[in-house]
Amino acid sequence: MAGPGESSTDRLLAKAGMQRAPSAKIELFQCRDFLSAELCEELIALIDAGRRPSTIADDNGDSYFRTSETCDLSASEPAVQRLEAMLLELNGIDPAHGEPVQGQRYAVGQEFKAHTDYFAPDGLDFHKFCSVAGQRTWTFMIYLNEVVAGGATRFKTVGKTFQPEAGKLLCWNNRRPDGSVNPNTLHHGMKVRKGVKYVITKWYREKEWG
Ligand SMILES: O=C(O)CCC(=O)C(=O)O
Ligand SMILES: [Fe+2]
Repeated sequence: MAGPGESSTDRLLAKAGMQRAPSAKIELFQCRDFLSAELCEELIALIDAGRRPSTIADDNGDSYFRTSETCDLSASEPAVQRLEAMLLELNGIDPAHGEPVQGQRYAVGQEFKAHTDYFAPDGLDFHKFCSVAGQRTWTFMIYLNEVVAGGATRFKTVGKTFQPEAGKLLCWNNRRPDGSVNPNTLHHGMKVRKGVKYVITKWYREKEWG
């Protein structure tokens, strides 16, 4: 039985087309064609209209660490509501535990270097980001387009690299079964070499969001 803010392997594998990466070190899944081409296009248009420079927690002084742009997507947009409904049906996580949906856009040369989505429990920013809603639990990420070259997402500790494909979903548990954070979730949004890359990111928390 999944705890608050969590999905489960059994539930995710009940979805047609869902595949688990063959590693005991991480609960990591992919599902092709999760979103229709039409919904991907609508979300790309919203990201283009609202993008701003991305930020990071626990800034390490590397101004090239995350060079993409981010867009906070409004929950009142019909396309965002359709996406949220699909995520709820898929993962069963109480929407109150979800952060607002974000879009990310990477132009040629932009990347998000190797990082984890959980907040470092001993990091300077832990209290700032986790005091209300708690730690991040699961990540759901969806590629909205095919990139001409580059832009893969690499999980180097578990030896898995995913190529962007319009509508393809990745999801993973940022924690281990005992609730501790899982460093094997380290992942790198690699540099786009040609074209532009758009993704959706949806993070969930242990407790209710704000
Ligand atoms: O763009 C990617 O491939 C990864 C994005 C990511 O890891 C993030 O936004 O946290
Ligand atoms: Fe990430």
